[in-house]
Amino acid sequence: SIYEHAADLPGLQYDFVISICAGGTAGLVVANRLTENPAVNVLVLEAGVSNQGVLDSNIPFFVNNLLAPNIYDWNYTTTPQSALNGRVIPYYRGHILGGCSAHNDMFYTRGSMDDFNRYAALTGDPGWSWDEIFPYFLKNEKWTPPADGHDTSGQFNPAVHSTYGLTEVSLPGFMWSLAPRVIQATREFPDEFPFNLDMNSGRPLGIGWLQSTIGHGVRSSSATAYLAPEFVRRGNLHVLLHARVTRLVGGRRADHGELMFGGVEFMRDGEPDSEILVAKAGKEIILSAGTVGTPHLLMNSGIGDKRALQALGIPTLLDLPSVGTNVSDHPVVGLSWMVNSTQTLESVTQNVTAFSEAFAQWNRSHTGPFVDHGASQLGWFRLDRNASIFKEFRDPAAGPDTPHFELGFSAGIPSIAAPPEGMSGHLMTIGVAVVSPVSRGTITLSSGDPLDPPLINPGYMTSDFDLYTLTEGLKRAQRFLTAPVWRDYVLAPTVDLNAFTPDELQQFIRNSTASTSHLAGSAGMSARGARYGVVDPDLRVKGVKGLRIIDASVLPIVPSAHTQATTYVFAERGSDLLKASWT
Ligand SMILES: Cc1cc2nc3c(=O)[nH]c(=O)nc-3n(C[C@H](O)[C@H](O)[C@H](O)COP(=O)(O)OP(=O)(O)OC[C@H]3O[C@@H](n4cnc5c(N)ncnc54)[C@H](O)[C@@H]3O)c2cc1C
Repeated sequence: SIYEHAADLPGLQYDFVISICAGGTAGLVVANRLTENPAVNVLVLEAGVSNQGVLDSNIPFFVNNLLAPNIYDWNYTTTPQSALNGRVIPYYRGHILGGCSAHNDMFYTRGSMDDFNRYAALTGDPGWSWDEIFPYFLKNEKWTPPADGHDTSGQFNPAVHSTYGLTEVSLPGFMWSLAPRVIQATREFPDEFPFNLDMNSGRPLGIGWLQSTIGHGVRSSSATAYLAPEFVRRGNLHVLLHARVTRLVGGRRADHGELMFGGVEFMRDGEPDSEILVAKAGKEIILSAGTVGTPHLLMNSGIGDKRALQALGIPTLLDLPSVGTNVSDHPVVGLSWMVNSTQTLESVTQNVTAFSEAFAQWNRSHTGPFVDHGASQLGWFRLDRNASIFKEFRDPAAGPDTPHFELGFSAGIPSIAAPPEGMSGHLMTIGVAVVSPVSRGTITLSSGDPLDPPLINPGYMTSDFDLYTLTEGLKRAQRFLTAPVWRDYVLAPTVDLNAFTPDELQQFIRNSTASTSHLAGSAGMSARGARYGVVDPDLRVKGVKGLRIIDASVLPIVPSAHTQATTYVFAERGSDLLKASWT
């Protein structure tokens, strides 16, 4: 059941409880899988609001509505980013059941085989390798026909997908004028921009059709999939909304001197004077509060770098200096061009009548322009082998099949964002992202008050490698548009990079870099016995008994992909590890 008020819960003392905070992408996977066993009671404490009936979450085209300061987001910003000329930028995090999966861009990308084989090598656990993880992709995914029912042969490889999982995944369900041209350009420049039938095979390099967590024109999130009505009905699964967990409590030493906690303290979200309650966990506590929320909770509970905690007056229960360190993310810059077509997103976003018609069509049949948000293909590329940057830096990519940067193609200014000032007409956009970054950042506390937001410092572009890679990515995007197919289509860029000196181009990048919101690694997994890291390969917090972390914070390095698919498979395997411990 899903509860809005703590007073309605059957109780806070569970005999056989696995308490999970919180109800995000990973948390709901774990809650679902554990409650397959009716003897296990699970309590999910989620700070955010319900996803039920939230049109901005359900309708793919409305994705950007969720990102303005509002109740569906934690409304965080980064610290001033030193390598972005001191800019403070928004740092989005879902504050809604389903977490980021209920408010992200829905791109479904698994990353490279190398990414997972590197996780296995770093942790000494072959269970995290591509071959061992692959069945979990299939367990998570429910391949679904696109909303327009078009023939998808030649657009994906069915051999690497499954139809029996829970998260719906589909190809674009509405064709804008851009999409066939991107594919045509891969035919015209097959060596530089090869077509890849399926970027989710473990070998992502090249350009292929985008797959998204959308089913029948509607977003598929961990809330819609893993908390579908047949699961909510389970008597052993309790989800409490508006429940802000502030810290782990009841810390004591177990038999072998390990730290143990009895439960978690929580209060009503947004009501700092509300009653503080404690949910007790008989077996294990699982933290799934995400890359920002999880280290925040650990540090507020006295688990973190001793000196930093002391400075804020938080008693240290466990000196674990890696908490909140070594975080990595993908910086992105979007470039737009005016195009000679009326078949772009602007035909809907800039025309009230067309917008109303599209809305009516979606309501009627879940078809039409609102079934996607305009992105059609993604491309994944490596720097040239002889690139000068490799004289200074070792290749940070996980292996030879792993990209350094990504190009994402959108049929306009994505979703309902306004076009650049003074600009009218029709556009296309290529997002250029660094996907094997060298820069690292931190999550730290701003104070000893658990209700204060943490300091989020992704450290964007603090490595010259990332600046170099983004610059090369922008050049590659421009080069792509010299293919013959674009001759009558692309009119002019909204920003002419060719008019810039190298210094001006660098400034342009520093002034326009945004976040992909793919932050990972703030509670990184490392080998048993390693002197760094926060969790062991079984996702147990090192030095603590009965406490695991299952969310994107445990990824030791951000994968070379949008991060939800990786989060889902970590949660699926994490659930199996938990089950194995308790049966
Ligand atoms: C705007 C945006 C766009 C993105 N686009 C994509 C994309 O297109 N494709 C892709 O693959 N990835 C994308 N991502 C990234 C991806 O969604 C995340 O990496 C992934 O979903 C993280 O899952 P998680 O379980 O670690 O955390 P989350 O899904 O964030 O779950 C954490 C949950 O914990 C709750 N919580 C936090 N603190 C507390 C607390 N103290 N008490 C109670 N509850 C708490 C939060 O409300 C949230 O529900 C995007 C992310 C964002 C924000």
